[in-house]
Amino acid sequence: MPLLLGCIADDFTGATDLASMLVKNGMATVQVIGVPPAAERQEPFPLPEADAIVIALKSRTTPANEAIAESLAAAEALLAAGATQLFFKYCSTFDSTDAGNIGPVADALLKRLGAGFALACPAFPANGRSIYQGHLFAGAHLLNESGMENHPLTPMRDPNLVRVLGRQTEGSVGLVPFSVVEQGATAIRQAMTRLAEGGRRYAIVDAVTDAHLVAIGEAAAKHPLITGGSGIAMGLPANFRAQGLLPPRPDAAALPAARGLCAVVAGSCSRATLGQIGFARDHAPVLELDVLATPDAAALAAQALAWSEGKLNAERPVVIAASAPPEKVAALQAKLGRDAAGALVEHALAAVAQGLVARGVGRLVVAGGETSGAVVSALGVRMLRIGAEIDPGVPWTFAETGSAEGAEPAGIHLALKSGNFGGRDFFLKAFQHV
Ligand SMILES: Nc1ncnc2c1ncn2[C@@H]1O[C@H](COP(=O)(O)OP(=O)(O)O)[C@@H](O)[C@H]1O
Ligand SMILES: O=C(O)[C@@H](O)C(=O)COP(=O)(O)O
Repeated sequence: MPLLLGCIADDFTGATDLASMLVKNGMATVQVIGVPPAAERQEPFPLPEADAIVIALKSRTTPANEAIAESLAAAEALLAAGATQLFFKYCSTFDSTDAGNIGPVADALLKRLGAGFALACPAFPANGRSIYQGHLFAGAHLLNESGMENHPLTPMRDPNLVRVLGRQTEGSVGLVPFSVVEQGATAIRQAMTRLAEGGRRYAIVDAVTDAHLVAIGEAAAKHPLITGGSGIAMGLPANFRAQGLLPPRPDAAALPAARGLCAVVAGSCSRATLGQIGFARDHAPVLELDVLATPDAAALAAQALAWSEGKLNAERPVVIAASAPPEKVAALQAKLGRDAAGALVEHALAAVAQGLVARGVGRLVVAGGETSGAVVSALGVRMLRIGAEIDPGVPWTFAETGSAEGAEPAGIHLALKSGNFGGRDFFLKAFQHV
């Protein structure tokens, strides 16, 4: 199975979101955690066989130079494995700051590929993200009025993506507007060519419906680099199919049977996650950690694990959350600083997840991208197989931890939930799907 699409995702939930989109659209896809160490990148190549590989980085909020270095290393691994097109996946809410990392990473990837132009399209209509006249909406709200203006790490206070990306790149940014996108793939392709010839390095491409995303995907069939959310990936498998490179993959989303106790660990402070925690309170044991009262990762983890004793079971999850509304997040950040506050909570939740797995948890939902990065790294997971979707953008995945010969592979089922994704009942519903 030759590798077709090589993907680099700037966080772990974003990576499973993209992998899920590709699996749903017929590509055998594997998520790899972090860049495979250089020494391992010798023959035989350790990347798994797949139509698409998504390398999950935790590079959304790291210093731009680190994000660039990791993304380039991931690109090298994917190109060496034969990828014919690269995809840089960032958040459907364009999570970034003026320092990066979307612009700087995209600039570096374009340079590596010797290319001068890429589209940028985070639209994801199934989750309410649409772009009109370059302005990003989350549901009915402009990005800067959607709750994303209060994000603990990447507050988004400007909805105009032409401006936002423009502040992050040395190149210039144009727009392929709705009126062109409505006309379909040929018009979009021509508009992008005109922008590239006119010296634009990027085009924000408007998209409101899945049909728009499919047309944009078709228009970008020959682009060496695609950048965007998972939505824009929905049109890409058809390009490979049209070239006779992608046979039917009926078992693309098959996972081993799930075992073990159930738990949710939440570090996302998004409106959606806070709503899901509120809903879960009426249906399952929920522990909300008071981080301000105990700003100590080890002590918080010990509290949470002691609380879980006697509550863990195989039918219904326990929910352990550090998530808090904006005023509480602001109070912790005022005390510790933004990055230290985030890191403290991430360490605490990673230790909680390790403790839960040691106590027999085999099905774990993690809410939050940075939080998922911390948890998955602490669990020592290297690779995820992608299963069926629970809600748009959130599949169950399976992390193999080994197996006796001839036996079912041993491992843990993980659902890495983007902070903003999932219905209010997600923390309960997830366990009815595995
Ligand atoms: N009570 C809290 N106070 C301050 N920061 C918090 C709190 N709870 C969680 N965080 C931090 O907020 C960040 C949330 O980011 P993330 O996990 O990516 O969620 P999302 O998917 O919503 O973006 C993490 O760094 C997490 O550690
Ligand atoms: O595109 C999206 O919205 C998600 O795939 C994503 O990137 C999630 O990031 P978090 O909201 O930080 O979980």
